[in-house]
Amino acid sequence: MIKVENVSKVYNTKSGKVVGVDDVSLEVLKGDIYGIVGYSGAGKSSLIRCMNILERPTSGKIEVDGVDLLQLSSKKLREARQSIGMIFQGFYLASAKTVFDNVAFALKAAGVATTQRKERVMELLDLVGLSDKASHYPAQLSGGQKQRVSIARALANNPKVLLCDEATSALDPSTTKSILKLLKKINQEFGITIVLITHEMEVVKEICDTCAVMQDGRIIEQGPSYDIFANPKEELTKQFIDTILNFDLPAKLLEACKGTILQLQFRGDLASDPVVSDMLQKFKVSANILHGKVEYIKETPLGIFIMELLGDPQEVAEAKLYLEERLKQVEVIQHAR
Ligand SMILES: Nc1ncnc2c1ncn2[C@@H]1O[C@H](COP(=O)(O)OP(=O)(O)OP(=O)(O)O)[C@@H](O)[C@H]1O
Repeated sequence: MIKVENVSKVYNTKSGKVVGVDDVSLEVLKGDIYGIVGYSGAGKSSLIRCMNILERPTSGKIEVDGVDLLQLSSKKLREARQSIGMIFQGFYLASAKTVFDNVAFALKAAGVATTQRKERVMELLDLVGLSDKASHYPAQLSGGQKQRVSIARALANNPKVLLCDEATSALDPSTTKSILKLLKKINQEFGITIVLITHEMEVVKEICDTCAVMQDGRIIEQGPSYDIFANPKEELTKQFIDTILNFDLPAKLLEACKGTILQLQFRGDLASDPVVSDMLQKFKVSANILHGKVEYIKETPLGIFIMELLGDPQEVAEAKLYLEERLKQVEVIQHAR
């Protein structure tokens, strides 16, 4: 649906050239929710703004739904943009207009007749759960409600793609969840492809099918979100994953443990497999669970457990081998002492 090919964005500033995006290529498939994560200054905003030519790339190619956006005249680009909705961290609602008029404005700009506008606005407000706020002004709404209005406005002209520029960064965790739920619903019900940028791995965990990690203007790692969580390759990706799957054990606890400490990863269906109890029945070892949790990456479980194995060294070694065969991902955190 979206193809970004060798895109760079260089800003000319008083103090010289600043590279925002550095030779990025990626493909967002139709119907995907694609998350781009990175710290501040990584180039996420520059990249997402290049996707609808809000920012004109210095070089490279942007294709949306088969159309090469950089080859279009201004008029054709304006038309093409109607199929690319966008929402922002700061909402950008017109403060002097009611909720109804904020949404209606997008339809008016697209030449939709007044009679059809009313019906469509009410349909959109119903979709985002704000039918009762049509005559309110933005100042009378909470942050989450304002973002719902901007989502309704972005969807007004039935876009195929929705770009979300840090759409939940200004919201508290529970409002963030409700907005993510709404985005998921929009993706599932209307098949709208969503690209979002964020600095929160929690957002990726909740809704993204695919994820890319950005640093210094480049994509350093990308793939299905589940694989990125289960098997991050780059140091920065690991740091982001740690914000969700952090397993630092207290030093005192590690000192007190005499056995072999293992970290076990249970993926997908294995999360409910009785691997540990099978192991305990097969080998003369005992196990202390020191830490553990199951996270759901979108809907797929990813379990991580830290366990101390105690017993005869030979039995412990065999038990570890058995776990490795069943689980594939077993890491020794501390050897027996
Ligand atoms: N309009 C601009 N003029 C000059 N430099 C810019 C401009 N916009 C972005 N930059 C620079 O490009 C780089 C990437 O910025 P960008 O805003 O894209 O990153 P980001 O990952 O979105 O960060 P943040 O989350 O803080 O917005 C930074 O060094 C930034 O200073």
